[in-house]
Amino acid sequence: MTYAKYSASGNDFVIFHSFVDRDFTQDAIKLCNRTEGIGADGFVALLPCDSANFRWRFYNNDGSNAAMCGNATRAVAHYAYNNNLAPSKMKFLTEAGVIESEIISEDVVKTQMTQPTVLDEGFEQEGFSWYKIDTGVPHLVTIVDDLEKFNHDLCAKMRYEHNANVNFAKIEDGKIRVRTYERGVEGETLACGTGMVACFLRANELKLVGDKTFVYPKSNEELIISKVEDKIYFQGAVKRVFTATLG
Ligand SMILES: N[C@H](CCC[C@H](N)C(=O)O)C(=O)O
Repeated sequence: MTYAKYSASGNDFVIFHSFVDRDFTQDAIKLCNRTEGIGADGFVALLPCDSANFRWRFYNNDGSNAAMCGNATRAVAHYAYNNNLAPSKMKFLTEAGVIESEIISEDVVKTQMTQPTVLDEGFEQEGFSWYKIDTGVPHLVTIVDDLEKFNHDLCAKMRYEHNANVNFAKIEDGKIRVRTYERGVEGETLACGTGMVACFLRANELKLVGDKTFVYPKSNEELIISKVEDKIYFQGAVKRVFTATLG
């Protein structure tokens, strides 16, 4: 079987396509393992679909399932286009609904994200003010003046107590810097797309950023998030790092 290793702003994935649908949990755990596998934050299987260009099964590094993954939508779109599985403007089915992605240039992909749902307008805990929103998967957001306040153990506690990814955001000159602790990776990732969108929506609601701005995750790669009427777009570069054919 041939697998592609992708990096989407540092959030990395093992991607392949199959005509046979099945449970890929064990494949995900084995291939995402960073010492004995290819190593990645997530695993995506592309499968045939009658109502869209394809559908996907997404798994976190630990084999857990997630409805959506913003960075994986960009990597998967690049994979599908370059493997002649979809045109440059494509639609694919995820557990969070139909996702539309577009190849903007050779390595830049733009995704229309799902409609968000605010889950909690605000609460105080552990000395921080939190906002909870579903941007395809659930996220906690706190806006801070220093990203060094991001703490693994605090994030783990909040992750398990609220069953959500945990984001610390700092606003600098109308741009956003984000650090994210991800469910299913159980640690900080170099980027989290739905997390960056969650932070953008909170900052935009508080009028700390405009309707279009640059967002920088832990990897410091530059992404663009914009809101046009009620649609939210997430744009940035992806890289196919290598392909591996495993027996
Ligand atoms: N770990 C997340 C799913 C992947 C989200 C992230 N990698 C993104 O780019 O949106 C969860 O289980 O809720």
